[in-house]
Amino acid sequence: MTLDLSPADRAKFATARRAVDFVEDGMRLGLGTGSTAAWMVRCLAARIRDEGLNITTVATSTRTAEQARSLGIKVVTLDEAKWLDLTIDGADEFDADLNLIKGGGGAHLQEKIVATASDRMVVIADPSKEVETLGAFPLPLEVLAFGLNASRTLVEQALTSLDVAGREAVLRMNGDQPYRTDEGNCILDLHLRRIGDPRQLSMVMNQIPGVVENGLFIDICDAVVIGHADGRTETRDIATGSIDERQIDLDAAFATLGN
Ligand SMILES: O=C(CO)[C@H](O)[C@H](O)COP(=O)(O)O
Repeated sequence: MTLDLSPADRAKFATARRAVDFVEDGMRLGLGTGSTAAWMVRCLAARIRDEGLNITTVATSTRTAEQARSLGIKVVTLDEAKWLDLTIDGADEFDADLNLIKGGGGAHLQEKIVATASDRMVVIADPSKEVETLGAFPLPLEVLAFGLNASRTLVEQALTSLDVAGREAVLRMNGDQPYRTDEGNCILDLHLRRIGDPRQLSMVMNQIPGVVENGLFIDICDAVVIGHADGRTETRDIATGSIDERQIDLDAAFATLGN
């Protein structure tokens, strides 16, 4: 029963359930990372099982790969899949142009590679992720451990000449050790508060030696599905400007999960 879920989880489930409607038989699909993406993987597994769909997936993290495989979903590498029809992933923030901040879960490097190797990227989010201006959520930078402090100094120097409201770069920790990504790199979380020019910031950050990838997704996302705790969903498509509203029967949908 979805009644046992928190309002936040009901909203995540609603957006996830609506987003898997865009999956078609035979697709090669990118699977995002995070709590909303985890709901999407459960919904996808239910559709594959109930409708006998032939779906090949590429995961954006070991976490997601393990979850998908445990639910019987076929997972291959991106090189094996070659190219993807669709990627469905969460986000930490999105703006009116569907530019995103991602990487709260530390997976934005693989997420960006997978999303840009897809014909289409659909973001799944609850209304709290929508912002007028990106930057309240700290922007993650994946950075090589080698020369980390030098890279951090260069990042903070570069930020002084950019249109941002803060420039603190905080090393993400896992207990008393630096957090390590799937690639063994570290993450600097940039507390910028407001990002005036996300495109410029993204380009400047990726020029700094040691920075592997930043969490800004500019012109990558094609549509966002916003889910609400009462089962309402709204899908906005950036290319067509269309808005599609659907009501999900959360209890009925939850009963199909069976996992
Ligand atoms: O970018 C991500 C992981 O790197 C996630 O998609 C993002 O952090 C949103 O996660 P959640 O759905 O748990 O709020």
